[in-house]
Amino acid sequence: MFRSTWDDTLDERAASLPTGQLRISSGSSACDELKCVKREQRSDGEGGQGWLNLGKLHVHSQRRACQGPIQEETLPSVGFLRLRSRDRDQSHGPPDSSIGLFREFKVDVETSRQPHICCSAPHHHPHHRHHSQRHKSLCKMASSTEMETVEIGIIGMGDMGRLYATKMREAGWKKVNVCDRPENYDKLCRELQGSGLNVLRDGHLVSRRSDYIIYSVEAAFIDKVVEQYGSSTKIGSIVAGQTSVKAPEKAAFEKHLPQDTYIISCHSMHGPKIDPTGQPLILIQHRAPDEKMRLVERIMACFKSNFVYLTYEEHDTVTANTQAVTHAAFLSMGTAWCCSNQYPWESERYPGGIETVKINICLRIYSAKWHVYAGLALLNPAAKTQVTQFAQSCTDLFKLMVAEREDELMERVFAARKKVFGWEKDEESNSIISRTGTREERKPILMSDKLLDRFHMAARKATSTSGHADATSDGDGASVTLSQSPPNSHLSLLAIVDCWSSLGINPYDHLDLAATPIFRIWIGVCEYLFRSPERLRQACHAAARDHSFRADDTEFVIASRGWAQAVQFGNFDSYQRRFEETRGFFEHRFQEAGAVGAEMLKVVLSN
Ligand SMILES: NC(=O)C1=CN([C@@H]2O[C@H](COP(=O)(O)OP(=O)(O)OC[C@H]3O[C@@H](n4cnc5c(N)ncnc54)[C@H](OP(=O)(O)O)[C@@H]3O)[C@@H](O)[C@H]2O)C=CC1
Ligand SMILES: O=C(O)C(=O)Cc1ccc(O)cc1
Repeated sequence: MFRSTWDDTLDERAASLPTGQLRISSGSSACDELKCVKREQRSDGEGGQGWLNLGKLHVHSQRRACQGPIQEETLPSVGFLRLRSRDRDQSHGPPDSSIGLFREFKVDVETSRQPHICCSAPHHHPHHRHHSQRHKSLCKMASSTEMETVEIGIIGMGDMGRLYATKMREAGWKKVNVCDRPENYDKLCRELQGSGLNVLRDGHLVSRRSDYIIYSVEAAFIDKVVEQYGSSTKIGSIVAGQTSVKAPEKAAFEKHLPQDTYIISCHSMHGPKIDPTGQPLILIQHRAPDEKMRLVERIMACFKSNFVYLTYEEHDTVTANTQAVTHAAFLSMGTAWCCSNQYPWESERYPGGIETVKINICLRIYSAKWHVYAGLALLNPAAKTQVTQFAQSCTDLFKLMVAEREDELMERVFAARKKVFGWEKDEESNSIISRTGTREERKPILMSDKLLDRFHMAARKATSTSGHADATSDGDGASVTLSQSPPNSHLSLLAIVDCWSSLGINPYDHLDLAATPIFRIWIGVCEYLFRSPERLRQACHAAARDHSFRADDTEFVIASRGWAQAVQFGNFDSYQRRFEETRGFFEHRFQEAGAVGAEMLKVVLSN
């Protein structure tokens, strides 16, 4: 395998694929085919250099990534790869003498298996050993002089800003300058007294002295805040944003930051209460040379997260799926339960592990800050398409259900199963379709009957204030099997897989790149339901024939369309109102749900 080192002038990049293939993400050019060649000495006696044809790469439309059957052994260990794009738009690079464009990539051979991903520090998870090794060769540790002299700035001391500032200071970065809005200055000074953080009154004071500045403010305010403080940015410093959606951040940085500053953005794919170790941390080298990128990596190494290298545009495409559409599904569940005035864990219709997972994630989302979800959905252009398709999938499947067109429902659901997971009709296996389009063995993400039952029993225990003793428990909480749970239509799960299928999304691709813990669980549950043909058939049968779910499914479809509209219309006030109305309904249960949810996440993350 090999990794690429980037030429500063290019925004394409090459990285390794598990099967020894080459993958190029094409950030700007609308190419549909790339030719891959290797530079070698010509044997014409003149000592010149020639190009050996290695094969063609075809564009993968979803993420404008290219891949093809390039054999590892034919790649140079160190040298240049030249890619010829059959790009009709010649404006993206130097025109070639023939039809396409040439781009050069420097490569060196390595033994890693994961594209785009690099772990920022050694840790003990066996799957990450390769990354740790790679990290050592790629990313040197910061020296003590560097940690004493480089100044880090954080603008916005909310949940994420505090997490970052605290971790960085604890890791030994001596100069961490922080601020919130000026009116919060005195309070912030009191709260952070003795923390070792240098609290300043505003973003001007942070910007003028810091070498790496991270804006950690609400996505909706990013333009205003960067407009306010951008002109004070220290010459030669690097600027980042923690915002969950990057289109507005990119526009704000390009508009307001002086040209003599660099842009390398970031996004930690987890909430402020999750340990960043092993979680994806997206880095976006937008306007900066490699040397600046290495500095950012040395600073960010303290989180022990997995670095994932994306462009601004790739970020928004991936997170529309891992976050916006995932949240839409859970927000819809919450609204549906609220509208039918029921706490699902109190209903006899909802026993079982899958339900426990759904309820807990739903409550987790409603207990967080609305502006985070609103920002990443309303301001991400790709989110509109995906959330709209999710609502459409809900509606389409629901229409088949109410008409009791069981065969058609089954056909559509199994077609989606085949497209997303690659499983034939009666096949039950652990393989899935990998990024390369080939089938790959993969350990189920999390869900075994036993594990789901554990969640369920833990939840019953935590919520059994009304004396629901669990007749089925054998004491260790693992005795109920899912086969004893009555079938459920699981419309939300059928719809998300239908949505992925309709949009040509491979969720595993996004899982590897930038999964949040919630997204990981979500795929895990879908995978669990869809893996077993029998379980899936039962769900389709219940959906079409069992009328006891109709009322709830009706509420769910209406809710999903409502949330899709909220995203389509892009109005923050109506989003906030929808969110807070449902939140009010669940608020008094957040504490108990928190305990179960934390337990659940622990199991999932350690898996
Ligand atoms: N929470 C999460 O799970 C994650 C969030 N993110 C992203 O990180 C960013 C921050 O989120 P989070 O920390 O959760 O949100 P918070 O609301 O907790 O933090 C935002 C902070 O920025 C402050 N702020 C607003 N305007 C200014 C200004 N002009 N100068 C200085 N500070 C200002 C806010 O102050 P005030 O409240 O007074 O307005 C607030 O303290 C968001 O863009 C979010 O999308 C990314 C990953 C995870
Ligand atoms: O896991 C999720 O989707 C969360 O809800 C936490 C979260 C929220 C915003 C982010 O930008 C990243 C993570």
